[in-house]
Amino acid sequence: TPRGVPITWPVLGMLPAILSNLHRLHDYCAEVVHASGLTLVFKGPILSKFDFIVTCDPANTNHILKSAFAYYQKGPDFPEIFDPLGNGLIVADEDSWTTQRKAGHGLFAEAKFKGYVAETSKGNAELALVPMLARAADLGEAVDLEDVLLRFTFNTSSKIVIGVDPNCLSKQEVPFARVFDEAEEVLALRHVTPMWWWKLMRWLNVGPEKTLAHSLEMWDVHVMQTIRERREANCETSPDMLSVYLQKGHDDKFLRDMVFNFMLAGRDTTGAGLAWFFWLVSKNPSVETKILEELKERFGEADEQTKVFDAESLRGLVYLHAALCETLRLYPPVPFNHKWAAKADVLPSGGDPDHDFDVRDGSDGEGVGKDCKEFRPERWITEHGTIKYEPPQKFLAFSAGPRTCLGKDVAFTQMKIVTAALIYNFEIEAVEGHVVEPKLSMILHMKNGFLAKVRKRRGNQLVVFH
Ligand code: HEM
Repeated sequence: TPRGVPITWPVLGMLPAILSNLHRLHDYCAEVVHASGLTLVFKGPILSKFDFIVTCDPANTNHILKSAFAYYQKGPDFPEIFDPLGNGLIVADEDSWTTQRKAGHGLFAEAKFKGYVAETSKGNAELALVPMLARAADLGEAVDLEDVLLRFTFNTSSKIVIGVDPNCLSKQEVPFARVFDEAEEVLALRHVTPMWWWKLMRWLNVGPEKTLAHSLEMWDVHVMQTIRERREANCETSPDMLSVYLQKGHDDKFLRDMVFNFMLAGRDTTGAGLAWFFWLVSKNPSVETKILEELKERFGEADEQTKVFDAESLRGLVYLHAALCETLRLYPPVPFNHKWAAKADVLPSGGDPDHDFDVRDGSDGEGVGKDCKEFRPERWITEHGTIKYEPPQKFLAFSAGPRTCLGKDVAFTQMKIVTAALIYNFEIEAVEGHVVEPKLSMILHMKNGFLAKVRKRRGNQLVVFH
């Protein structure tokens, strides 16, 4: 076995390596995939049907996600593992996927919807996020910035998807909001445990499976009530997704699944990406200075009042865009992309999904080089000062091919509004001694959150918005 590649034990396969590295699974997977020449055949316990290939080789990702798209589907196990998603877009294959994708794509391309997303994101930043952080700054209190940002993206996503802002930033706890954290943890665990085991836990209604079932129930009650109210109100003109889909005559089950899928896809991904951004910037003061300079060049020196910029005025800020891409490269909010081979196939790197193959020599972060672990937004900027295009099969944060992320523009709109507003108005400093590291989840959250001190940049007056 080459150095760094997990040992295949008789009967247990590579499971012992996974279990002993469960607390650092993301880093461990990155290490073993690199040690294996970017592609690893993972052997599960005997008779467990738990064998799979892990790859980050751009030749393979291009093949799986684009050229041979038809052969690589979500597969029959996926809806079972992801049962809280029902028959929604994320779990769908073939005709069901094509129809749902077309509808989602059409709506996301509409100017009215884009305007609603931009307006909602700015409004939420201006009326809830910035005032909340300004208050924390006045009180000199440390905040868990990851939690704050996830509350922000929950509000924004909920307003975009169901037209309701649950106001999570001004409440201690919104019980149904926990469902997404719990779903992501349980779904990640289901990925790394044999199916019979987690199904038994679900059947017995014990452990994390029980917690998830309870939260799902609360969430479904909330969504079904919103659907009922919306049907009665007949909001023809409202631009949120639920109102638009209601006009198309879908039944409650379809609408419930659509809502869960889009909330899950949009809320935590964007929130987690933002949290990693602020943590990375707090560790790299020169990046913070450059973003601030770029903002001041466009908007001038700040006056006494806090400012939130709209999506349109943030267009073309190259350094900010580069810093966001660099964050998503280092800490991709969706760290794993799961595919199932519908037929035997040979991957460009060699081998087929059913049989072992010779792995190539380990190479170093292809195209990125020896400094691949550094946070360096400059790598995204060409010598002409424009954003460098990285093909999606290499920069996989939003996936690639026909199933590429539907909400990439929605995510960038929110991320730019929030990052520009917070960097322009506040200094954000990590609390000393607080350890920030990834958590085992479907979305790359922080295990202990991100404790930070927030200071107003210019001793601005606190502006209270109503
Ligand atoms: C930084 C933020 C985001 C990241 C990193 C991200 C990443 C991804 C990735 C990697 C996929 C492919 C998953 C797969 O094939 O299984 C995906 C799919 C998807 N994303 Fe995003 N996403 C983000 C934000 C959003 C937002 C804000 C929305 C919607 C409002 C959204 C909606 C979707 C949908 C609907 C899909 C499924 C597409 C399909 O299967 O055809 N995403 N996203």
